[in-house]
Amino acid sequence: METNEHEHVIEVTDLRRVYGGGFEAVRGIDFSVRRGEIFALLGTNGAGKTSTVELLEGLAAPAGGRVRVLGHDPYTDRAVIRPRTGVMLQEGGFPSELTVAETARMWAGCVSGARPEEEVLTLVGLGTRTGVRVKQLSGGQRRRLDLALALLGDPEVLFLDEPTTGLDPEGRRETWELVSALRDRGTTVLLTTHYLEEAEFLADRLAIMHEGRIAATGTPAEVTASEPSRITFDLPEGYFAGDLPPLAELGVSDHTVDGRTVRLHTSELQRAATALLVWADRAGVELHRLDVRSASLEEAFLRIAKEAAAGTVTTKEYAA
Ligand SMILES: Nc1ncnc2c1ncn2[C@@H]1O[C@H](COP(=O)(O)OP(=O)(O)OP(=O)(O)O)[C@@H](O)[C@H]1O
Repeated sequence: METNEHEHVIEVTDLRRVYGGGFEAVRGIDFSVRRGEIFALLGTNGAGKTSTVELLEGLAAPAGGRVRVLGHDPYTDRAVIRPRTGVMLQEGGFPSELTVAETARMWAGCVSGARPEEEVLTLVGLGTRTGVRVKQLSGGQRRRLDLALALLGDPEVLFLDEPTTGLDPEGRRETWELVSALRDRGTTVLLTTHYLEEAEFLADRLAIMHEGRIAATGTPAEVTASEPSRITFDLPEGYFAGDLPPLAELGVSDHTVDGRTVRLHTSELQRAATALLVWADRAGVELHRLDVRSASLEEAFLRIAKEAAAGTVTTKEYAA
């Protein structure tokens, strides 16, 4: 296996997909994924994530533009690409009467140079469930079986389409740990997800899609950097927002007051928080339920989706 970590394992240039009837689901997108990276495609419903991933998997030919996976066209060179990639689909759809072990064995028969089934089933935490019929598995265990099958060929590139949909928080967290461990072993992962905390936890870089276009791309930190941070607290009885030091001097760009609760927005979190705490200390004021936090990916996503829906978004790209 080549080990150049700067190598672009996936390259997408001006990619377009048009469905029968002329609907343009992917409208000229560009991104690249380096070896050993986890790249997340996020987006509103119908943004074009699955349509894009299917092009990367070689399941359809693009209407325009170019896609390369491991240096090959995944549609025309599918025979070359297929053994080097793993695909976890949104719905596995296995015969439900087969056991976990039988399903893995059947699947392994279709994969050249498959790893031992027990090894991948243990890796995904199904090592003790091999004799159980698929229909008796929980939703989370089925998703893990989907993942195990995608890993049978020991792929260099793994495509995960909404890998944790339907999982409870614990199952989701376990899948995150597993995908992180795969990345640590050098696997390149492209995933789509609706869970922003999933992208925040896993993704080295991400792209936010809306109506077939990429509205923002970069590392999670870069995409959230333009969002203001937040300080929230309750003032004690007898104190009012007007008693606070002048907010502009604290580096606060915007604020709201709801009863006793004050919410400050700032792009200078450390300065604003320090000034606020110094004021509170000197004035002997206890700030109840104090919460100081940087912007989350969710806030960035919601703003980008809102701007995109209003037609005011321009693609934001951050340095690779
Ligand atoms: N086979 C098809 N024929 C026509 N239009 C389609 C087809 N498949 C998807 N679309 C449309 O293309 C657009 C993008 O769909 P896609 O499934 O790629 O979005 P998505 O971002 O994966 O959405 P979701 O998050 O809801 O899964 C949607 O408007 C969808 O209705």
